[in-house]
Amino acid sequence: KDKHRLSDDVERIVQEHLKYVSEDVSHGWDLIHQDGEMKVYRREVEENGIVVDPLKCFHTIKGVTGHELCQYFWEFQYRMDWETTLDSTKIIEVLDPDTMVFFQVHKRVWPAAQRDSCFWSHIRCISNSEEDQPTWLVVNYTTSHPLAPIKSPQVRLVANVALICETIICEPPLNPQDIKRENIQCKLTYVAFVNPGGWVPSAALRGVAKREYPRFLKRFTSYVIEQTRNKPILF
Ligand SMILES: O=S(=O)(CCO)c1ccc(-c2ccc(C3CCCC3)c([C@H]3C[C@H]3c3ccccn3)c2)cc1
Repeated sequence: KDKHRLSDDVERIVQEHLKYVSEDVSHGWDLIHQDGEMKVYRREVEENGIVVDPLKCFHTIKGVTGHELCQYFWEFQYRMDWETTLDSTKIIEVLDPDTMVFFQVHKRVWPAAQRDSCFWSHIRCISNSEEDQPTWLVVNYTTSHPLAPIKSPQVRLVANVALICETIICEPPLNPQDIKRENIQCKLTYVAFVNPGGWVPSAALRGVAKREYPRFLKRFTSYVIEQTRNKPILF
């Protein structure tokens, strides 16, 4: 794999997420939303009076693979089909076939000032030998970039987000070619560390997060189920 200027950062953050994903949420996390298989947890954390609550979501989605979920999350061309909280998104640099930098303007959330964000975004397949299916992940991590100048009144968000997906084959048929969508499901873990980049009233931000994260995850997963329904399975 040819290295690029962010290769070491990408490697470090991916390894951090792989370590963190299995950490349990029984201590210090509040279950803020449950909808069927979807469980959304949050820890209340403030840094210099700014709410930076970590968010962790676990979900099991029937009929799609982790590769499909990560592909639709990472691929740029689908972004505005499922992301309803963005005014715009654009790729500003491609670092390698699995890593790009994008710039986004988020819809203004009253009473906060409008936010924009600049992330490197990396997709990766981690094939753990003993398991039958690999783990797929996408990490979105804030980076600065000359083509994403900070322009007031917009406030630059700081975020570290990961979508980590395991694929499970239920009652695998003898011949893997015969696997149907009803035989597969995906265990998804979504973690988001978002610092709003400037002061937002705590109660307002916590209210928006509590409403928007579950909505965003439900909309995204429903979108992927719909898009993949009649397509060949992408393992
Ligand atoms: O998964 S991603 O990488 C998808 C890339 O498009 C992602 C998702 C969400 C955010 C984000 C951005 C801004 C806010 C706040 C900060 C002050 C005002 C808005 C929030 C908090 C409020 C929570 C929230 C959750 C979901 C959607 C929107 N709002 C979240 C960033 C990246």
